Amino acid sequence: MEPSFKKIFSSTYYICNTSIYEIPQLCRPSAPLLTNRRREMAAVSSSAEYNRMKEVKEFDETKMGVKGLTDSGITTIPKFFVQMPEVRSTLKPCSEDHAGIPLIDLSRMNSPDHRPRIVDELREAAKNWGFFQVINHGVPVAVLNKTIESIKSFHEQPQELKAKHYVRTEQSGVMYATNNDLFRSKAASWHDFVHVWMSPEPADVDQIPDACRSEIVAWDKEATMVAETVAELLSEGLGVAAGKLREAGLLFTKTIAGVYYPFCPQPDLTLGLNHHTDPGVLTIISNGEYISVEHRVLANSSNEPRISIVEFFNMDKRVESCRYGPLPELVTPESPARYRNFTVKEFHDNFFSKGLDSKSLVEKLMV
Ligand SMILES: O=C(O)CCC(=O)C(=O)O
Ligand SMILES: [Fe+2]
Repeated sequence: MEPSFKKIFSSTYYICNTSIYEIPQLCRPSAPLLTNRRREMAAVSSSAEYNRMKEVKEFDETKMGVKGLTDSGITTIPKFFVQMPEVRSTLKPCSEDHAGIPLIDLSRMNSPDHRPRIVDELREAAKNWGFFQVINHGVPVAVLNKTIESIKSFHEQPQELKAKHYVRTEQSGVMYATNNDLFRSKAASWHDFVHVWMSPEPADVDQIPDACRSEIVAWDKEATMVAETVAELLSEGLGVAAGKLREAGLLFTKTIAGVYYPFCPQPDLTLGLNHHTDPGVLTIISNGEYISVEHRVLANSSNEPRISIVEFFNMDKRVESCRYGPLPELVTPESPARYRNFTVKEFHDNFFSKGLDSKSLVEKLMV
């Protein structure tokens, strides 16, 4: 099976195993997800919240990640993983048709006869889905397989070796933990992760865990090349110069996430990853032309762990006063700015207060 990339709007590239058959685990929601209003209405009472937080804190993720829970042989999941019924999914990992996700074949992108069609397909996918899968991207299968294996090895080593990388607040270096939003979400989801920051201040090579060091470095090189290609095609799709989105800083910050979804004994009660839209500025920079898909991962019902390697490409988040907004080329009297300019600080404050949901953030920035 051909290795595959998926892309979610904000120049975020995903690799889910080497098989496209795994991709449907990350499905378009069939039922409407919670709106903010409904979320507020469904907010748990403060005493229930207190009990939940107590339970979360008692779960010492340095001693035992979600994988440790699975390994302990539990047959019922701790309460703080149980999602509200509206959030749970009735979807099952689906079959080969991978839910009709647009497939973009890059093999002939350097041919002047084919490039315009590829640009059109990409634009339509980014416009209508905010999500697509890229094939024939040129990343060697061996690099893909080795990276996946190395992330698996990282998560499958003794807990004390992983715990050396445990942090909760880090925005650089390496971070191993269970659920990025563990203390913010209404319910936890069934995964552990390791993050490695690659740019602008890359983690010291020695800081990267032994189990995946050389693979992460090789992976970053390959994924960056694909990201640059896709950013060029997306720029062309907007009718601006090929280098425009890159110049606008879209690929500036790079973080690799190696996510581990162990078997979950009650997959219908929780999720592998809570629903969210990825943080990025492509929707705003494209003046609303490219959208962001809301997505979530089903809890893994198979005995085989699911490994997912994600590389996030984002704007420069260090300079809090730095301003972003629609590309000036796209703003005309006929097509006025749909979003106002905003600072990185504003982006962060809102993104995190919205529970990792860039969709409501983007709505907030509308003119
Ligand atoms: O594991 C996956 O396939 C998706 C992960 C994801 O959506 C994320 O890390 O933002
Ligand atoms: Fe995501």
